Amino acid sequence: MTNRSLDDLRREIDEIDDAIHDLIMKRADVVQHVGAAKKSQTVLPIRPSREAFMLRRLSGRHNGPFQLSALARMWHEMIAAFTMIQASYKIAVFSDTSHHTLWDLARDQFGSQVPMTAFETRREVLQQVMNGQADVGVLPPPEEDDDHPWWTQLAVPGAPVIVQRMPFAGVGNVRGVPAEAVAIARLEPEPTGDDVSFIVFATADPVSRSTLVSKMKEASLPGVLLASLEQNGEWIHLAQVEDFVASEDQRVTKFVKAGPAIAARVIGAYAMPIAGASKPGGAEAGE
Ligand SMILES: O=C(O)C(=O)C[C@]1(C(=O)O)C=C[C@@H](O)C=C1
Repeated sequence: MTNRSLDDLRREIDEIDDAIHDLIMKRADVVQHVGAAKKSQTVLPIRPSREAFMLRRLSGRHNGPFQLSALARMWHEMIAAFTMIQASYKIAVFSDTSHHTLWDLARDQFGSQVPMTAFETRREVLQQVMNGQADVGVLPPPEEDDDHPWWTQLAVPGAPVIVQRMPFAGVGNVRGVPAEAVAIARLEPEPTGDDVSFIVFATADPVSRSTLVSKMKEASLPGVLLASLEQNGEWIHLAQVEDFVASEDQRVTKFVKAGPAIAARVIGAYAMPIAGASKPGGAEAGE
């Protein structure tokens, strides 16, 4: 136990706050240069892979009693505010009566200051991003035997792709049942060393799950088949691959060449969240 007075301790806290505040203002200055350095690239300044690297790195060096998930939330709020220095952008969130959690997840990820609108259908969120009215859409992740296969809409050239999974570092006091979400945007995902990717592909006829999974494996695309459905006389399948798969990945070409897939499109990838970040003391990644 310390024998320093409360006044003395509070003085030290004020000094620490000044140092943190100075660094935030200094960081804002650096981010303005980052924005300028990126000008030739896409307009949307969000870089989910860079954020994943940053949070994994901080998680790795974190120790002491301060909760890692609280630290991560502070960083998300900060990064969002720094992102807004570079360009303005809008978020569309799917949030019907049983999906309030997604609003909270989106706010935790993209910060409290970015313009964010809730939509009661997945279709509206998709349309917002497709039409450029929103830059990022937040939707429930594709699921096994999905009743709402919104992901089929991403299988066309020029469509947005899945770029992020949330929560990335611990859940929090979200409303409703803890849930997860994905973000879609017109961004090119980048590998982070621990990623999951999604591929939509078509076959002319129904094909068993096990056949398709082994065909994927033969093309070095290890993963699972999440859903298959009939659409316009073809079968459309959604595969989740436990690896980073780029949009022009040769393995996908090889997979289609081998059949029975007749066409395939990578519809995005995200960095795997940090496991156990909500536990006191930090994440498994940092232990
Ligand atoms: O590194 C970048 O590209 C940045 O724009 C900087 C920054 C940050 O504040 O650290 C902001 C937004 C990106 O999503 C990632 C990181």
